[in-house]
Amino acid sequence: MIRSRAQQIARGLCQIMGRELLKGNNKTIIRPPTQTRQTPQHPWSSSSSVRTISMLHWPFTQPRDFSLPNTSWDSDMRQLYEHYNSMCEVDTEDGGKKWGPWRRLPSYNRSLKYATGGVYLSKIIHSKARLFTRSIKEQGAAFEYVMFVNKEEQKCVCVFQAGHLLEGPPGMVHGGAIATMIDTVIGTHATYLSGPVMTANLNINYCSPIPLGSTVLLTSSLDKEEGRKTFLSSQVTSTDGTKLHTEATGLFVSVTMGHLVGA
Ligand SMILES: CCCCCCCC/C=C\CCCCCCCC(=O)SCCNC(=O)CCNC(=O)[C@H](O)C(C)(C)COP(=O)(O)OP(=O)(O)OC[C@H]1O[C@@H](n2cnc3c(N)ncnc32)[C@H](O)[C@@H]1OP(=O)(O)O
Repeated sequence: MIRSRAQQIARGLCQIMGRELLKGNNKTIIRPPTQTRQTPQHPWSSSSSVRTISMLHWPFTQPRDFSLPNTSWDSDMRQLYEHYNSMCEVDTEDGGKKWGPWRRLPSYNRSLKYATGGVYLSKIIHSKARLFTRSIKEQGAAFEYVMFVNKEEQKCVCVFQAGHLLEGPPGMVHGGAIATMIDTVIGTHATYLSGPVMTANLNINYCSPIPLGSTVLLTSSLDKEEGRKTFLSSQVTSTDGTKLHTEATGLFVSVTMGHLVGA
């Protein structure tokens, strides 16, 4: 079966976001994963109905999932990771396991390339292209983060540790780096909710500086959906939630895969 580039990319995107592609009436429909399962299967596990990325036709390397703990993570980052990760899978009365309310979203430095097998995108996107937030190899130097999504509450959280390369004012995080993380978190959340989107508008209020090297919590929540438009808002707070660093709102507009890849 011959698929268009846009279809191949759509398939990859859905694998990344843990969704299934259904076909009907010549349209590609994106369906969220089934919520309840007898035994927990991670949406990206090889035993789930969605093939794992590592099972795709990428013969040379396993893509690194950047959202897993590494030695650069401080205790705040680890504790919050454990807190949300423990709510991804919960015990049942009969001693088994089932899905909890949260899902951890894996994160790769070149998601679409891996998801499509590394063949097709290399012709349309420069071979050295990397996801901005995952482009620095040194662990802990720049953007260390992990995202969790809660489908029921239409919420997303991100635990973010800002490394030394993200300095703006002395000892504080650069406002552009904060904007990048907000765009990434609410953009990923909007993609999870609405399929392929692009940022149309982002409004940010910087309320108090973020100390360089510290860990903060980003939250994203859905405000409303109007046709192609998804409105979300975000807050950046200290890990205990007592200090507000940044607040933002964003508008994301649904686009076709063709728009996204310039086809
Ligand atoms: C995002 C991809 C996700 C991939 C996920 C992979 C898996 C996860 C892996 C890794 C996650 C990383 C996640 C990163 C996320 C980062 C996202 C970005 O930074 S995106 C780059 C910056 N954004 C641009 O470059 C857009 C440039 N602008 C455009 O392309 C167009 O203007 C676009 C698509 C936004 C809209 O253009 P039209 O022609 O399709 O649609 P029209 O008719 O103009 O607008 C539709 C509706 O939206 C309103 N609208 C458009 N722009 C607006 C604005 N700025 N303010 C208010 N309303 C606006 C309009 O008034 C209209 O509303 P009415 O339907 O009439 O009610």
